[in-house]
Amino acid sequence: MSSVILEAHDLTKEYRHTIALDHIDLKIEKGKIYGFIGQNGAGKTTFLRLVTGLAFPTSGTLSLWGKTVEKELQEQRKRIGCMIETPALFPTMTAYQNMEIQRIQRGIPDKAVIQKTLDMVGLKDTGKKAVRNFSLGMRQRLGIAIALLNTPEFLILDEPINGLDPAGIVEIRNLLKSLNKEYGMTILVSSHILEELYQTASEFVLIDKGKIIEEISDRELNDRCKRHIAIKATDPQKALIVLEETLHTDSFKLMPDGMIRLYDYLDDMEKVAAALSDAHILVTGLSVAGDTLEDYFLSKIGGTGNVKSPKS
Ligand SMILES: Nc1ncnc2c1ncn2[C@@H]1O[C@H](COP(=O)(O)OP(=O)(O)OP(=O)(O)O)[C@@H](O)[C@H]1O
Repeated sequence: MSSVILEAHDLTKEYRHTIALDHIDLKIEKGKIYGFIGQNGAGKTTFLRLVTGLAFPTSGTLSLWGKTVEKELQEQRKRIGCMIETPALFPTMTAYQNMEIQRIQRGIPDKAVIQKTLDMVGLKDTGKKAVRNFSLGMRQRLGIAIALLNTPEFLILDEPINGLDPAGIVEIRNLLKSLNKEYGMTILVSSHILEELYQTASEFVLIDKGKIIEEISDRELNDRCKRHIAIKATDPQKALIVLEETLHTDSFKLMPDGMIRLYDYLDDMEKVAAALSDAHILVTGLSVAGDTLEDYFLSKIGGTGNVKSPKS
């Protein structure tokens, strides 16, 4: 069976004066956490609204678990849980009471699902505490619990980290990771800050002005952003031997374009230069490279400011 649960092809959404989504192609695979990253107005919410059936595309196709016809899509959407707008919570009620209202509204017969879901998001011990006394992080977790009421296979969250303090950010990150790991849930989560989802998502989709500008795995992203010495040498293979045998390091990588990334000796580039030169290797480039996540993101979306172009 295919592991693709969502596929968008040429998906476009136009409003009267705006092209909110401009011919989007995207595949979401089962069991992964996707970070959907774009600045305000990039088109993230529009995409999530199309997926969840809150809006309809102008053109293009969307398929969920292989179904593309609107009527069948509607049926598949029952397998999705989502938090797109800030959830309407009753502040004087407890977490349980808020969940109970949602359960009844959505016609979910099994009452036990409330306790189970509150447990999943770490809110089972909030007892009689009214929601108005919850931290923002707790409220967001309650919103996620509501999205989980139908025990979805695919969870969609729009900016759940927005406005949270560092502790709240950690809470949500850990929650997403555990939902993914323990329940095998596929998650699509949007943010306007790449760093917020760093170490949480395994795939990043960067969107700008309605277009997907890059899909990158966490590994590739780490690689691009990890600080290293970029070495350009006429004989890279020989240079690698020098790194191993003279500088006693194995913390390097030979890139497909022949560049070497050395993750060691960042504070002692001269020693690297000297070792290579002693071995009669002609070095034509030696520099420290690696972007911060934010620099990387801005370089991709063509932002200005303190932006370095990714080296190598
Ligand atoms: N209902 C609407 N009518 C007209 N234009 C809209 C509508 N919804 C969104 N837009 C426009 O579409 C573009 C994409 O908006 P969208 O809300 O999808 O962006 P976003 O990436 O989610 O940003 P934000 O984080 O600010 O919500 C924006 O230019 C927005 O003004």
